Amino acid sequence: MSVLKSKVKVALIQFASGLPEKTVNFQNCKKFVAQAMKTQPATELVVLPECFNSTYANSEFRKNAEIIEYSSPSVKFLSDLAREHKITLVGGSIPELEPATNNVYNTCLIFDKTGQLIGRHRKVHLFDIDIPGGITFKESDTFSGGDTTTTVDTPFGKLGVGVCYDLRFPELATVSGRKGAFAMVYPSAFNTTTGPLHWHLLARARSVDNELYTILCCPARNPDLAYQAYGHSLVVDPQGTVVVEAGEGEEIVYAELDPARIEAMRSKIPVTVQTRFDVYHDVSSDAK
Ligand SMILES: NC(=O)CCC(=O)C(=O)O
Repeated sequence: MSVLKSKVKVALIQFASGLPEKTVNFQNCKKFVAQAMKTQPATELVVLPECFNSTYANSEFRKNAEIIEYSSPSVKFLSDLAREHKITLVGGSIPELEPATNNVYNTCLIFDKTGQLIGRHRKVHLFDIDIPGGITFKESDTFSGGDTTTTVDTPFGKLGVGVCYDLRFPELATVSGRKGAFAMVYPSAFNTTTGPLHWHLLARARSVDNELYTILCCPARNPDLAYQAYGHSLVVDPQGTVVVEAGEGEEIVYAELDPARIEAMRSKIPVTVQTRFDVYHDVSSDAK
């Protein structure tokens, strides 16, 4: 039996998220998801962008952070959306407040088609970069990093989850791949400096490394926002081929994931069973 139990239709909602008002982001998101379900009614898996409910800026993260409970506005919104359309929903990410520590995380929530929360991934690798003349961002000014990998059981099989910058760290995907994931999904918000450099390369690399699908969903570009999102939401197949890709503006990306494509790659170039963890196990040990 394949790691992907059956063909599954997906929709990536590249909308102009990140506006200051949560309720406006909710309304726009809802409209786009309804459109996706109308255009591709058999859609079973829907993905939203990173920080879909509020503005992607250090000045905004803590203000917008929510405790993860069904009564919180974004959790309720996502749960209701999944239930209404009977979809597995990878709910982008939202700033999460952990009340016990007062820490804020960049967190992806995953819901099943009944609206039940089935997974949570706290972005592990924080986006701290400095490219003079390009982009400087320091997520760690506000966010704390998560400390677990995330592989969620869905009706289609296991789904590995990362958030945006996590894409750059192959180990996260490798762990989910070894656990039997059929895809890695990354709600993202790359930008106009690093997107052209590495977006496709990284997505294709994660697919080829692990012979699974890689799914990236980014906000549409909005010239009015300080952070210029890259757009270009895409799906890469297990061979490393970009099967579908958005432009920069608002757009829904549709794809069908096929178990046969995973099996074909894994039988022709069987790296997933040839990996020599006995030789390079120090990657995950304390060895320096
Ligand atoms: N929000 C992010 O994590 C952005 C990551 C990014 O742009 C990158 O180049 O990596």
